[in-house]
Amino acid sequence: MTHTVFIDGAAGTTGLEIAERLEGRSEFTLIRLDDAQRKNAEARREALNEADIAILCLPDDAAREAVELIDPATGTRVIDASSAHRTTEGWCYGFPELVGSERVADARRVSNPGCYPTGFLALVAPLVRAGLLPADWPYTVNAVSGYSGGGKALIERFEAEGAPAFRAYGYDLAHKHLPEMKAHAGLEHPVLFAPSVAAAYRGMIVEVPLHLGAMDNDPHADSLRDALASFYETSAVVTVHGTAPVGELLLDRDAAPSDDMELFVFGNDGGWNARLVARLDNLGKGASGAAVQNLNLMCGLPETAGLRLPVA
Ligand SMILES: NC(=O)C1=CN([C@@H]2O[C@H](COP(=O)(O)OP(=O)(O)OC[C@H]3O[C@@H](n4cnc5c(N)ncnc54)[C@H](OP(=O)(O)O)[C@@H]3O)[C@@H](O)[C@H]2O)C=CC1
Ligand SMILES: CC(=O)N[C@@H](CCC(=O)OP(=O)(O)O)C(=O)O
Repeated sequence: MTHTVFIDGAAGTTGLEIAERLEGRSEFTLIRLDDAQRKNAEARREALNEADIAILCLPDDAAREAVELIDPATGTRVIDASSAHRTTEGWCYGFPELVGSERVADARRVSNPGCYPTGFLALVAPLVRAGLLPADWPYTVNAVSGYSGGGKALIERFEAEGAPAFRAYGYDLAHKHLPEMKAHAGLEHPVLFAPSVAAAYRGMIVEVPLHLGAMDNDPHADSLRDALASFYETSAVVTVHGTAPVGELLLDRDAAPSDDMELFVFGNDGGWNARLVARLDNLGKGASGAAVQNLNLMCGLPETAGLRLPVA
């Protein structure tokens, strides 16, 4: 049986990478719109309703419009890569490691997590759930992303003559990822989020610095690392690094696409200060890889089929 898939926004950064990951997969048939039709609402309506699964790789407003174009009677299921539905009731948050693969498999409406929230939630959500980190802590998130994280517009800016070497932003303290970080980590307060962009195409480092000694339960960095290692023990996508010394973490300018995510817990000698760090590809587990993982689950296929994972 083949599954008919329509990528709405297929000419964009995320859409193109999903199509690459689906190339050669005989389980899927792609509906394609030519360049003249790809923004035509009628052509999109037809494709959206013909598909078994529609993957939305669009700006938020266009993603909301796409959902409205779907006639519920056609049964088209949706994976939305935008931030339009990440905390919307009735949508499954497409982070199988956190919500459970079976929930994604059964869902009709799946919202892919944001790239920064993927790193943050992978680190913090299991620890809050386990009671090792408090839900009412004022969490800070420092992050740096490759410039493809901002789609075609930011790629053009960072590849133009006179492009910046680095960009810090989010100074309105109202980044669109705040609601999903709070909601899906089960926090009482929004996080303080400091995002930035480096002159590398892809990849990101998301860090949560923690004064563990100031927490009532005084957790030790080693116990956080152990808890994460046990939480992701069976995951083929998420790796938790051990205590081997790490002097630096790098993003390469021209890194190859990758759908895995690495987690680190660094602690000082006494273990009362920690830096929780996630390194991932914003276009991999942060977007296109996550969409393909969810697509596999929704189609009853092996979860990691077609993903770009390191050889075990
Ligand atoms: N880039 C990343 O790392 C990540 C992106 N996302 C999310 O994925 C979504 C897509 O992002 P990204 O691929 O980076 O963005 P891009 O800007 O690279 O691509 C968006 C695509 O959507 C097309 N488009 C815009 N409006 C419409 C419309 N009304 N109908 C049909 N097509 C339309 C654009 O057309 P045109 O080519 O003409 O501009 C473009 O091809 C966004 O919501 C983004 O926030 C999520 C996680 C990570
Ligand atoms: C570098 C950069 O600009 N990144 C984007 C987020 C990319 C992403 O995750 O997309 P979603 O918002 O759909 O989750 C930003 O900060 O707005």
